[in-house]
Amino acid sequence: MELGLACAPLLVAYAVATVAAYWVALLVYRLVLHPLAKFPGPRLAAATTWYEAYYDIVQGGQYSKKISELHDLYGPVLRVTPDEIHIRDSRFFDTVYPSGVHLDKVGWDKRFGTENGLLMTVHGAAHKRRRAALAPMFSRRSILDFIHIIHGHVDTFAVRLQEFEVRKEPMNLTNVFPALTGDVIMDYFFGFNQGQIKSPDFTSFHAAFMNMGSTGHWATQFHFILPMMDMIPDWIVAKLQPAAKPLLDLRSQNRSLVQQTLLGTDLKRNDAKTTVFHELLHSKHLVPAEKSQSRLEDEAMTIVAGGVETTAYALNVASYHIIANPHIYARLHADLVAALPDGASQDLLTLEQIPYLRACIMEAVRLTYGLSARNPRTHDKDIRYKQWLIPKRTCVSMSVPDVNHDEDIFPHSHLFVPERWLDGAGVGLEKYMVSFGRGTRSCIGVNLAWAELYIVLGTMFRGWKFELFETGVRDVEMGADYFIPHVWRGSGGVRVLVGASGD
Ligand code: HEM
Repeated sequence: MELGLACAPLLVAYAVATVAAYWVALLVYRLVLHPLAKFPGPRLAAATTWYEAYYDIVQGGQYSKKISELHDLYGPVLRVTPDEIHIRDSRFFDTVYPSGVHLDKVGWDKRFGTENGLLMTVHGAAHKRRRAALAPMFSRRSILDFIHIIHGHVDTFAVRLQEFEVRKEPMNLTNVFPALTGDVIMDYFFGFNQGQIKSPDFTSFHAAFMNMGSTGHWATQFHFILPMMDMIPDWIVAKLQPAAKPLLDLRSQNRSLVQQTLLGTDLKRNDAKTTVFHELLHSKHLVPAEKSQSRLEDEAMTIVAGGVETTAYALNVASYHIIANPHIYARLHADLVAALPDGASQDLLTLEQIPYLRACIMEAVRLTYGLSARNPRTHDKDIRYKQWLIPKRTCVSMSVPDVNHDEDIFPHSHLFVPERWLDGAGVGLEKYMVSFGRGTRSCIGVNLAWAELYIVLGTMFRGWKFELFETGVRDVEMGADYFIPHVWRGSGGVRVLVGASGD
């Protein structure tokens, strides 16, 4: 016993020395012997992921901004973490995200606790199967079959616009749009909706998804966090971390809906032809393990998340800029009146023929980015970029905002200029529209997103006139990167007073 106590300091010293030796060896490896050792970038970023953690956790979603500054200093190729190379060169986008090749994507699987959802799937082969199972439901044909349900929700939105017009109270579009897109995607995925657009204060998944972003930065650094949260009862986590409550509620609701369906309860209440969930369950592309409760929970969460915030934010950005610029509103409204003289039907095919509306949507989607995060891919072959040979199996990433603010391609890139997409001006520009991603892992929801954008914006700016209420451009500009863009922390949202358009 006495001998044991006497040995204790020695054992502690031994343990400390072992850990120190490990760290020193790791540092030497990363800085000197690592295959990426010769790539430019701060030595601290090459040495440890704590560099990234400092900007994303301590500074709050600021590593993307820091990376832009580092590119200004070091050039277009940068080692941003010990194992990742980031490239800023719009012309290289299609090389990193090629068509026809099913690449691995490493890193996002640890972020949100949905590692088996399509967006986060690591292995290219598994992604290919999962995508094949979902693809038919996201074709243009399938979206057109579902369009009457989108119209139904937009009609309810129009009733709410009338209500706010009469009440003369500001409407908070930042709350309205996630409620609207939330109802649409719930109807599409599960076959019913929760009437979010009808609820008095537009209760939605918005707070949950906003919270998911910051959890994601923590989970990227500390992989044990999400599995640990899963082991603790939700009510304890909610007590310790009240901000996580909306996310926990959404997760448990999602779990229960998937469980009910697997147990044979038919959740479908709408008159859609089918649901995404039904098609997944019957897909021949998926092996039985991919139809398990937990895999389907991951997929449901991924699709619902993908369907809510991205499109809602694009609607927000479009609305702000159209309202803030009377000449844009005037031209758009005039074109909508000409195309839809009676104002009643917002037929998608007619709306799609209005060039100025399309140009406004392109510009909004450009300023929205889709995802603000670095988007990783792992190639099976070496990639050559200028004088650099990036070894195969390296994690290589690029970022959509870098392309969308490339001043050589989009001059005055922070301004909302629909004209840049019109007539001759737009020729050649579309190949740089990367907000929906590129290649085999690009956005599967693009047809749904476009349909929603056309119908919602067509309805709003054909029938109404708006005035901004205590809202500025900061309320629609990225202040931080939490996987998706977040505006500045103090924003009260895009608030508008609603008036009739008069024709
Ligand atoms: C303006 C609207 C939208 C934008 C800008 C957008 C953007 C993106 C981007 C950039 C990606 C690619 C990620 C990558 O390359 O790894 C993506 C993927 C995805 N998006 Fe969207 N999205 C939008 C709307 C939607 C909608 C409405 C849905 C509805 C389901 C959706 C579901 C998804 C899914 C499931 C993926 C994963 C695809 C895959 O990994 O194969 N998105 N989105």
